[in-house]
Amino acid sequence: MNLEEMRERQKNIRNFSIVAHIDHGKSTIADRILELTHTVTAREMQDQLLDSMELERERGITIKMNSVELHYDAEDGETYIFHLIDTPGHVDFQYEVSRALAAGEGAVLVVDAAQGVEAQTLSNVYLALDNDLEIVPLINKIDLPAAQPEVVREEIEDVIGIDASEAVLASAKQGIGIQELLEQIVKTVPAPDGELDAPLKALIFDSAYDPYRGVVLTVRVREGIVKVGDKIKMMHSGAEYEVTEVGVNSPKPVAREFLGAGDVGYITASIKDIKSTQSGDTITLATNPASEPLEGYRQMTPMVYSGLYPTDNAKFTDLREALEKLQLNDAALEFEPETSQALGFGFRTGFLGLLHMDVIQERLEREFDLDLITTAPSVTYHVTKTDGEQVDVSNPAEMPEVSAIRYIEEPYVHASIMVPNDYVGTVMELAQRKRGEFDTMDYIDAARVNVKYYMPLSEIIFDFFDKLKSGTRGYASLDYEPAGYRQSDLVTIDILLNAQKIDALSFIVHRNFAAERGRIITGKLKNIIPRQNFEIPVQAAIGAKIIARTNIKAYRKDVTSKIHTGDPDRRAKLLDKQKRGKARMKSVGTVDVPQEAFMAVLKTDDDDDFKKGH
Ligand SMILES: Nc1nc2c(ncn2[C@@H]2O[C@H](COP(=O)(O)OP(=O)(O)OP(=O)(O)O)[C@@H](O)[C@H]2O)c(=O)[nH]1
Repeated sequence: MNLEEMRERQKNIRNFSIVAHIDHGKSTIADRILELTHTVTAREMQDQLLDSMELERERGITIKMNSVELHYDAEDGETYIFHLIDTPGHVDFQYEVSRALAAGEGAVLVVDAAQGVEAQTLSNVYLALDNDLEIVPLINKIDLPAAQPEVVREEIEDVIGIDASEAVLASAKQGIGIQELLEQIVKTVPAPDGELDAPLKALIFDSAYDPYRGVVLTVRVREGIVKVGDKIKMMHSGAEYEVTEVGVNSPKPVAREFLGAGDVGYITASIKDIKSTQSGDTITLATNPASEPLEGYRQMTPMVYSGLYPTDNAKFTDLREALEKLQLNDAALEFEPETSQALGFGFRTGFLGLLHMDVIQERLEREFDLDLITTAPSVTYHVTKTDGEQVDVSNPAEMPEVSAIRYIEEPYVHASIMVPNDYVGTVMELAQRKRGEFDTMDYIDAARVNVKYYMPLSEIIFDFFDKLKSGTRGYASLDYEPAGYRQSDLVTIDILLNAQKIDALSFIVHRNFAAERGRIITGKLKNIIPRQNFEIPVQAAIGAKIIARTNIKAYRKDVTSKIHTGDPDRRAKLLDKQKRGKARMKSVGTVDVPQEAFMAVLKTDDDDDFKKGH
């Protein structure tokens, strides 16, 4: 293809993302677009096609962004090249959304016709507007009996402030409105600009490690052209490589002759050193380099930290390698080595939230075959000591002695909760119970309000979201952003098993909740930790002061002996359960502590099950 032909081709490129609040139907819309453009045959078609991770399919959520190239024969007789970038909806993965958005010129905003504008609808739109994207609104699920497309159209205009008069009315489920959406994308989303004959500038917006091809870089080419054999240079790290393949996902990788300004695709260059290729770096040509790199990404600061330890200490190096590989694919993941008296060598790992933590832990176990013990998550506290020194503490076991602390500050967030009027009372009561400070309340429409609170981040991440969901029968949506640090009266609670302090079980709470939490946790540990052939005292303490205590009675008989032998099924199940539990057990001194025990602090009510809530 000569330069003129490439310029003509560029005019027909459309790069866009699909954004929405969780479950409003992004992935289903992406599936329908793939079908309509014959990107996949009916035989290959399966639901949530772009959610390639096993974990994503199982949970029905999108974790990673995915990009795919498709070709659309429009009503104007031209064929357009679409690069569709699917993005996650959960607040923990907002970072992925912002990077995906930065790679395109437009965003399809999906709003559920029955649910209306929700908390992440707003935050996603703001991200899109920040990136100067053209927004194509789409009201989905019009097939639902509860659908109110006209009300939602007004809501989009009133709450978000964008023109929704042309909003596509769609049912991704029934395939309605998809063609109209594609036409609107052609007309509304501008073609990418960027000189094809300028020195190469391609932004790495994602990468993944492939054992055969090395690091696969996902890029958005801003200027110039890149092709096989080119000598490329990472402008930030300085590393140089020879390109072995360029191509696009369609949705399987398809090699291409070149990637030019405006294209979204992948580059491989037999890169084995994963540290030299960071997301946000700019790729240029070694022979004809660009003078300035593109603006990279803002470094994300993790919101929560937890300790990750291999159950088998010999797997420490494997865990490090696995974390390094995952980090390639997940720029928000942070880790550094730490040691625990109870658990040995591991890593203090930073996450964007509990779902992120859960996902990373599961990926480490599935994709890298590791058995892990994870300690309860903690936020980062700013501690000012009596000698004036300031330290950041994200591991409760490292909190200085009480006598050495002048004051502790904890991170706060500004939380926005959208909820039907009927539940405002419940929400306010809950927020107050979680130390929230009321800010404002605005009406979204006649039936719903947006309530805003300042709240400690630790309360939000622990169980606020689940309580909010269950208290409002799933109707409330929540979004939050950091709002600085505030001084709080916090204490560290240590847990002692058999009179021995278990550092990995320490946690930090507000003083007012200390006695109650101490009592609940010891009670939970009593149930979680298996009996041994001696009695184990379980104690909670603040410094030297014991605030709660209970005992795990000595173990006498085989647990199964209690079960009627006439029920072999149950007996087998119980033994199986015991076996599985053992795999994730850690001997701490004289006591075997199962994984569950380290998370007991998260669940302050017996009926809570935070994993289900997401
Ligand atoms: N009735 C109806 N259901 C739909 C429609 N579109 C999607 N759904 C359903 O809504 C649920 C959520 O759809 P997804 O496409 O997974 O939503 P998502 O926004 O991609 O969710 P995340 O990827 O987790 O952020 C699924 O159960 C879909 O089957 C529609 O037009 N009508």
